Order: sequence, then C-alpha cells, then structure tokens
Amino acid sequence: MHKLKENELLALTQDYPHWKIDPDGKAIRADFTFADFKAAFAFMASVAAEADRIDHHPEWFNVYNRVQIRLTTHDADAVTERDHTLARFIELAAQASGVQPAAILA
Ligand SMILES: C[C@H](O)[C@H](O)[C@H]1CNC2=NC(N)=NC(=O)C2=N1
Repeated sequence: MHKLKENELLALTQDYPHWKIDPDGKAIRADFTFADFKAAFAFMASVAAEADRIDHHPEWFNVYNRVQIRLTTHDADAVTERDHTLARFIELAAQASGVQPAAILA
C-alpha cells in the first residue's frame, strides 16, 4: 500500500481544493455544503456505494446540508493511494450533487 509523500499530499490539495491535510499528516479532510439535506444525502449515498465497492471507508459527519469527511487508511495509519482514489471519487460525486465551491483561503 503506497503511503503518499508530502509532495503528493500537496498536489492532491491543489487538484481538489476542498481537501486539507491534518497537522500530523496522517489524514485529509474536506467540508462540503450542498443546497439542502436531500442533495447532501444523495452525495453520501453515492460515496457509500463506492466505499463499499472498493472496501475503503470514510469517517464522516452530516448535519442538514453539510458533510464533513476525514480520510485515512487505518491499516497503514497514514494517507495512502486508497485515500487519494476515494477523494477523487468524492470530488466528482460532490460536483454531481451541486456542491458549493470551496472557499479559497489566503
Ligand atoms: C478488512 C477490510 O478490508 C479493512 O478493514 C478495510 C475496510 N475499510 C477501510 N477503510 C479505511 N479508511 N481504512 C482501512 O484501513 C480500511 N480497511
């Protein structure tokens, strides 16, 4: 299982602007806001089906139209290629569900 190196983690956050690296470098997090609960839940259903298919699962939290996600590979205690693959799917699923753009932080 390939653990992402620092430059690979930084590239990921540039490719997918919702994502940030945890201070300890062992997880990545994203915060998505949708129009309403229905859109948020449609997004979660899509991600849940993919997570089950690839046997790699998000840690997540939902309130109404907001979904917060943390990705890490528990078996490796690190961010791996499996998290990268799921993050890519999550980005596309979020776009398909009409996610609000990520805030650009200075
Ligand atoms: C046995 C099974 O393949 C493992 O427990 C899988 C399931 N989903 C997983 N999800 C995540 N995020 N990390 C893991 O290490 C992991 N391991």
